[in-house]
Amino acid sequence: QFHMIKYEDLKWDESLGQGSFTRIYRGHKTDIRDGENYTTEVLLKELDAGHKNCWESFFESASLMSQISHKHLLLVYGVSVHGVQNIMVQEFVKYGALDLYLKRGRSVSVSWKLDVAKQLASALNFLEEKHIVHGNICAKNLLLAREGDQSQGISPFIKLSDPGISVAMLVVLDRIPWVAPEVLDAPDDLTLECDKWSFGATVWEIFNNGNSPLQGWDLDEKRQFYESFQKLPPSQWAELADLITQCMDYQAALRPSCRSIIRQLNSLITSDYEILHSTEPVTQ
Ligand SMILES: Nc1cnc(-c2cc(N)nc3[nH]ccc23)cn1
Repeated sequence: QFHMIKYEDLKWDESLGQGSFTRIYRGHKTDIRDGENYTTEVLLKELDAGHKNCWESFFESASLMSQISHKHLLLVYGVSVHGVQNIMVQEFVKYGALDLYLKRGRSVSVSWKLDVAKQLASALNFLEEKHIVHGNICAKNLLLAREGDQSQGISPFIKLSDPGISVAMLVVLDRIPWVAPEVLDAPDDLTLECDKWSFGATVWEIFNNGNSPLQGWDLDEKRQFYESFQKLPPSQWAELADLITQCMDYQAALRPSCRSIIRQLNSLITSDYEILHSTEPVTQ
């Protein structure tokens, strides 16, 4: 259900690190269209040969992203199989993962962060309308295609990346607090509400300069966080903290719809928080 790309049409450039069970590289793919040779910069995601058992979830996530197209969803060109190697070929998104971008200390404005949150909410709204669960919403899976330039009135532009290896494959505990609490009991039936919870945790990250919530907590402490219905430290911006709390409601059915999330983000954007409070909303 997705395009097969010939291995010989791919060229590997530098390694860009590795994810769980995968290694990623910058590269190029060549296509021939009306007799012309075109090369496109791509991201090559190799699945470790040793993890054959999770290749179906690897391809599942690839096919999920290639079934639908939306401006804020990462474009997957296809897959290439070469012997024991499985390679996913994705569009190359210039500035990479948002969590690393924010951690690198780029000081971005409140309106920049709200703009990014709204773009993510519109991608989620699109997926909700298609009844497609992403399952791995977090700042690491948000790719920055355009940095934006406040002085020129150019906004940032993000793309939501593929979910990667399914949640059930990864240690679900390790994904606390992005993974919804109900997933711990039933890792196989992810729902749209799970993505709402993750959206809340991701907005928390964006407003905390890419720092992971519960950073450094061990698995027991993380499990305890859910078992005692704890919440992430609230932002001092009450309306923002309120939206995050609504999304991270322990009762899945009470989480807001995407339309409500977008409406609340719009009112945050119009509220002149930044003018009223010259500093960034600092959260403990
Ligand atoms: N679909 C994707 C995914 N990641 C990138 C990317 C870009 C960059 N500048 N540095 C990186 N470092 C690691 C990954 C990456 C690009 N495109």
